[in-house]
Amino acid sequence: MASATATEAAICPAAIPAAETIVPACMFAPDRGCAEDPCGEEGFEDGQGTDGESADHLDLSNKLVLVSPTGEQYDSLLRHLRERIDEGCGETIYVVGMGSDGGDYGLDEKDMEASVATVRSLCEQIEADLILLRERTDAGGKIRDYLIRRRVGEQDFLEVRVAVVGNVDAGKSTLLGVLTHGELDNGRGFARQKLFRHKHEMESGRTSSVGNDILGFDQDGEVVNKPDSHGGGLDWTKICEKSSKVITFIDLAGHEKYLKTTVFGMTGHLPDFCMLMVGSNAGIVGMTKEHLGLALALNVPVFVVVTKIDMCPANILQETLKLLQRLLKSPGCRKIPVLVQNKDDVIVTASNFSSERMCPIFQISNVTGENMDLLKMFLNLLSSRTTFSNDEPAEFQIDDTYSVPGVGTVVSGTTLRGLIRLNDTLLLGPDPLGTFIPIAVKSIHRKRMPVREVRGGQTASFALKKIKRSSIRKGMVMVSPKLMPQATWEFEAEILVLHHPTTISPRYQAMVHCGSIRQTATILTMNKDCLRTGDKASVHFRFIKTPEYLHCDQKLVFREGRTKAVGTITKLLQSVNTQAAKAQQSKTQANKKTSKEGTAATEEARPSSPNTAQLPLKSGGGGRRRGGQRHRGKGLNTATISTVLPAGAAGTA
Ligand SMILES: Nc1nc2c(ncn2[C@@H]2O[C@H](COP(=O)(O)OP(=O)(O)OP(=O)(O)O)[C@@H](O)[C@H]2O)c(=O)[nH]1
Repeated sequence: MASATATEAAICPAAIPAAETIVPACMFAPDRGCAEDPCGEEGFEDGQGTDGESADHLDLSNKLVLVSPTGEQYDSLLRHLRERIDEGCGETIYVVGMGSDGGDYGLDEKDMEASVATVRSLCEQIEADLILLRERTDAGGKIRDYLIRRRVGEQDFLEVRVAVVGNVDAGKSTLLGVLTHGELDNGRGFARQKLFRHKHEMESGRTSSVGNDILGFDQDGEVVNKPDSHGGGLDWTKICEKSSKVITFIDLAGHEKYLKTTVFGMTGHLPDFCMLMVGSNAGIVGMTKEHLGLALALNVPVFVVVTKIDMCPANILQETLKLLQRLLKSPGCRKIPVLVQNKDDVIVTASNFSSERMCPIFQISNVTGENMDLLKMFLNLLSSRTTFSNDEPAEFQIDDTYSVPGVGTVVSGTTLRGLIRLNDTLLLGPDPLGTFIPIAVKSIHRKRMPVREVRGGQTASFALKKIKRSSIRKGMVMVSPKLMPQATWEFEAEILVLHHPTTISPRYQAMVHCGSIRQTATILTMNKDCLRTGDKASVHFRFIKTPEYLHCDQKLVFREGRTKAVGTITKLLQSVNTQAAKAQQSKTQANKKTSKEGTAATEEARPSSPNTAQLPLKSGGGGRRRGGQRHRGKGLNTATISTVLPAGAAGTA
């Protein structure tokens, strides 16, 4: 069945009123030409490379500038291209033949050849590949769009993480099977068989765990995945070695009962983008809105893939697209849906995706393969959203732990910033007492491939020396000692209640998801008496089990059953350092000897938390045996004395 045309889908921006005006993808096409006005105001402001020359002298806004640039123009073009590559985490889309000086677009054959030679030479300077994406003709001649991607070493590749969400049966696992194994589905679950990880998933056809699958693209933008012909498995090392870009799909469960896993996948695996899958015949049902809301709350750009267009009657497909468009444009989403129907639309949507409110919509069939090429091209053009700087101290969040025979304890997770090298010593923690211990990195794997280092934005697993798996839990971090990390029991967050059947008031407990942290927290106080669906408030939380390593401005999801709230951490109420906590513990124990009212002593030590007297005090610090002695100050822990840290002070002394 043919996909719907733009006219049928009538997709328009939220700002344009009901008249369902069509917004073609080209609305987002760059209106600036080659190198996006490479030496525009920005270029001159810093004064570099201009040597005091006037801006006119180095005007690079004409479409002919690449034909035969002067030495200075060339240097300026190079500098600007380098900046764009850095901003794009190793790649950028470059248009040749379009100026920004108001002249007509397009170059004749000779000028195009000369311009491309210049771009090729610029690429050589920065060790990047030039890949032609499309050629079109305008009044003045040809215009070409190129993908410029920095070359990476044999063991390196650009990495983009895509979370895959959508209701049960939307075709998530099937699409991943088709993309990563290169074989179409039969409509009865053939393609998804390769991805299921648990026996019960095989039997029920439902995904329950967070799964990872990879799709590699080589320098020419071709898919490199070649499933092993015997077992059907993928050789990750081979894929990574041949790829210049690897997309990691975080396949999240569609069923409501696995929502906890889905939320963990969205917060803990740091996706760059979210692929929301919708079955064209079923429409916007079940968890679709829930998953979309989650992505929006976490500020993850969303694109939609409508599946099963091979088996869906035209009127139903239209209905689904209409509802989807209405949902995306609704005040809660404020997205601009754009139907992707050809390669031009792919280039335009991919180049504007992270910065715009745009939401590309693909219509595909896993059975016939219709429009699969457009989706693959789009995936190849997506750039990571995590910029990396060598100078930042390293930070790695742990989302899983393993015990590998012959290797020992292995942790997997995402490098949030900085650079981690083999044999580096990092601080691992916090433990239940809020302490961090030095730990050496024995070996590093990226996508099952041994490497010597990992950078911000990359996922990895580390084998660790001299530590038991049981002393590491999800949500812990490994950070550079320079950060002098501190653990936090209590924090403040601005939250928005997305749904609650009645009212939320102090002492309410629910699960906080924040990065890879997943722990129950109690509301101690808030700046409103109670909260209902749709309410916003500033809320003071306290973890119930162990302190965690947090940052201000981190996004969080707060949920319990059907109750859901999202928010941002605004203030850390930092526990005092471990030494002080220990001293406080000894003092309390001494007090207890002279007073039978042990509980009074405990409450006395909690001046900053008026409501905590009624709270269960199940901290890791309390109730532990230390030095062979039963710890008598049960309930007293490192968080009992709180000091407020200003926003941004996380992780510093
Ligand atoms: N005809 C047709 N069938 C499809 C298509 N995509 C998926 N299917 C079928 O739809 C069924 C459900 O697909 P799944 O991939 O298991 O759905 P899911 O979204 O991963 O479901 P959960 O893992 O439970 O969340 C399977 O039987 C697939 O064969 C498609 O494009 N066309």
